Amino acid sequence: MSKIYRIACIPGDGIGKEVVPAGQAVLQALAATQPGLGFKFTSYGWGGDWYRAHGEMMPADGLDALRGQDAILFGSAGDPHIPDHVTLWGLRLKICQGFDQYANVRPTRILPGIDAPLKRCGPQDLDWVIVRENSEGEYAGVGGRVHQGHPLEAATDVSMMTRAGVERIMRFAFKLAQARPRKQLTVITKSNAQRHAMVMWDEIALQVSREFPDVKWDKELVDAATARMVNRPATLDTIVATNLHADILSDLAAALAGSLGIAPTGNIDPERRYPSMFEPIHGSAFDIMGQGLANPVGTFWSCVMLLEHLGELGAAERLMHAIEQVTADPALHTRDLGGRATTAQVTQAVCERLGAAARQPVAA
Ligand SMILES: NC(=O)c1ccc[n+]([C@@H]2O[C@H](COP(=O)([O-])OP(=O)(O)OC[C@H]3O[C@@H](n4cnc5c(N)ncnc54)[C@H](O)[C@@H]3O)[C@@H](O)[C@H]2O)c1
Ligand SMILES: O=C(O)C[C@@H](O)C(=O)O
Ligand SMILES: [K+]
Ligand SMILES: [Mn+2]
Repeated sequence: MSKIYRIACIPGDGIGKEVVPAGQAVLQALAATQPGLGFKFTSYGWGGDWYRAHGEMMPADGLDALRGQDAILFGSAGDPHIPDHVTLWGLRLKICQGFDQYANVRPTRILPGIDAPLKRCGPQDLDWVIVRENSEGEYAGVGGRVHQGHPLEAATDVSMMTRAGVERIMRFAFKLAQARPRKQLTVITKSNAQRHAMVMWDEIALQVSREFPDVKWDKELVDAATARMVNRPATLDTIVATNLHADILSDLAAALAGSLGIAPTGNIDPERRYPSMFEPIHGSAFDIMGQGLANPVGTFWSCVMLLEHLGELGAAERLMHAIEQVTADPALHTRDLGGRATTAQVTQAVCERLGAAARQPVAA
């Protein structure tokens, strides 16, 4: 039976405009070489350019256009000429929060051929999944600013956590840990300094842990967790953390695995009420945008997560295998990995490993 998945593509800004078309090209190559699998892409030109033309990052009813799609492939929100909080809240967070994609899943591994910076850490020592709470906490959006420019100016960003929000992300993380071979979860906290919400976070972790007696779990303060990631990476497996803590830890994780350009993410609605959104963890990369230098691997790996979410496990495996064959060849490394390959060359190589020629031109 032939299945055509409807995928909304939102390249956004900066290198998002380079890596999302690359992601579409490899998905198209997968479909071309796998009978019964197809994609119908719809692209949305939302982001900084849209903001310049319309005064908003995406249309007010933009979520309605996405609602009926099977998944979303996202690039980045962030434009050098628009404040970062405007771009982020106007696009990425509008979608993540609007569709209650409360579980942000960020796997990290050292892929074949990648020269990771830790000298005592081999690929077998670093295989993590960071689960980022993606709907509240430090990103609740609660706060305000008064008396702007005056000496008594005041501003707050209030981190807000709810029992329902913490319970659901803990349950998701324990379940994910349970499904992985080591059945091991580390709960990141900061309940020494943050004595209200993070204490509740810890208590809920303990409560939820009782539903998963086969999962070994421990707790680590976020500052100590950074040192543990560097010094004892093999002691970690699945990790759950608040929105901001996990944001920071996941960039560190990506760097320890070789580059920010490789790391994928899924913004998941586990209840499947809304489409989930897949994107590389990196941003617009102002310093390299428009030059064809962006590493598309983070987007390709995000496409693997997208396929897994759709239940296309065979296609996901084929794509991951093709990605790993390409990273294994240093001649196909982009500049962030110390190589000289372009976005287009890496994309072409992945399409070829899938047994197809790249079907659509990708910016050189
Ligand atoms: N999900 C998102 O939409 C998202 C994520 C992160 C940052 N941002 C936004 O992007 C803008 C820039 O943020 P930043 O500089 O802090 O982070 P960034 O991830 O854009 O870039 C950080 C560094 O990593 C490099 N890098 C990132 N991705 C790469 C890739 N695929 N290939 C090669 N090199 C890569 C960049 O060149 C840069 O030196 C800001 O507006 C920020 O708010 C958006
Ligand atoms: O924190 C964010 O939401 C933006 C970006 O840093 C990300 O990781 O997606
Ligand atoms: K991104
Ligand atoms: Mn981030």
